[in-house]
Amino acid sequence: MTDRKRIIVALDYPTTEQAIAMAQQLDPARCRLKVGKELFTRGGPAIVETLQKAGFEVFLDLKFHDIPNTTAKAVRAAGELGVWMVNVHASGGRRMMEMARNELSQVQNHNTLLIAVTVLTSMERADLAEVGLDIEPLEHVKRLAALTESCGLDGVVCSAQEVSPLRSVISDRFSLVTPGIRPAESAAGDQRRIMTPEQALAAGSTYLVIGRPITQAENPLKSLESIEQSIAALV
Ligand SMILES: O=c1ccn([C@@H]2O[C@H](COP(=O)(O)O)[C@@H](O)[C@H]2O)c(=O)[nH]1
Repeated sequence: MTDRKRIIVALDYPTTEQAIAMAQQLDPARCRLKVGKELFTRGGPAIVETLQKAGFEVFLDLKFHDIPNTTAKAVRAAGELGVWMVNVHASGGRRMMEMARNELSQVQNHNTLLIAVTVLTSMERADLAEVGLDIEPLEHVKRLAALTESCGLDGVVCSAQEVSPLRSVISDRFSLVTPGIRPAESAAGDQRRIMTPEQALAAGSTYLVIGRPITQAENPLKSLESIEQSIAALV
């Protein structure tokens, strides 16, 4: 792993002004930014372009999950926006993921990474059971990650808890993007399958997605710096 920029800050803010104010305190040489559903629904493509103009690589985390044609066209739009990374839900299945990958490959000069969400880090076994999946999260994550790699995508979103066991079913070049990152002193909130930044990197996470432990901290910059220091020896 040669990419030393391992932190992706989740800009989950209700206004574009707040998101931009946060980005202005950050350094594109040290982290990437994630634009999710809340911010994109407020700010649209313009917020992505603003962040890109400021030098940031953007992970557009809209988790597309629809019929193959609709998903593929949405992924194409993200590629044309020039985002660094975009994602779909792996549970949309093979035909959806393959069509999305093919559509993205037709975008001129495209180098957008396409990854798939396995099992949301907010879910535990009981949540899966309620939606009809009588299976441990790890087993479902393994199944969806293997499917995603066989569809030619670049990686998956999973919990850092699954990273180590996953490496036995997927290749080394496959990216494992892990939200649910919580420094020891941070509240888990709605997250269920969590790990500290040090544990996640030691386990082999490719990228750490971190939102509230930074963005909701009293001093966001100090919080980011403390996370950076905690993983410095591991990157
Ligand atoms: O399984 C998933 C997929 C995506 N996310 C997103 O990551 C961030 C995490 O934010 P925190 O504030 O650090 O919990 C958020 O934008 C989610 O939409 C995820 O948490 N889990």
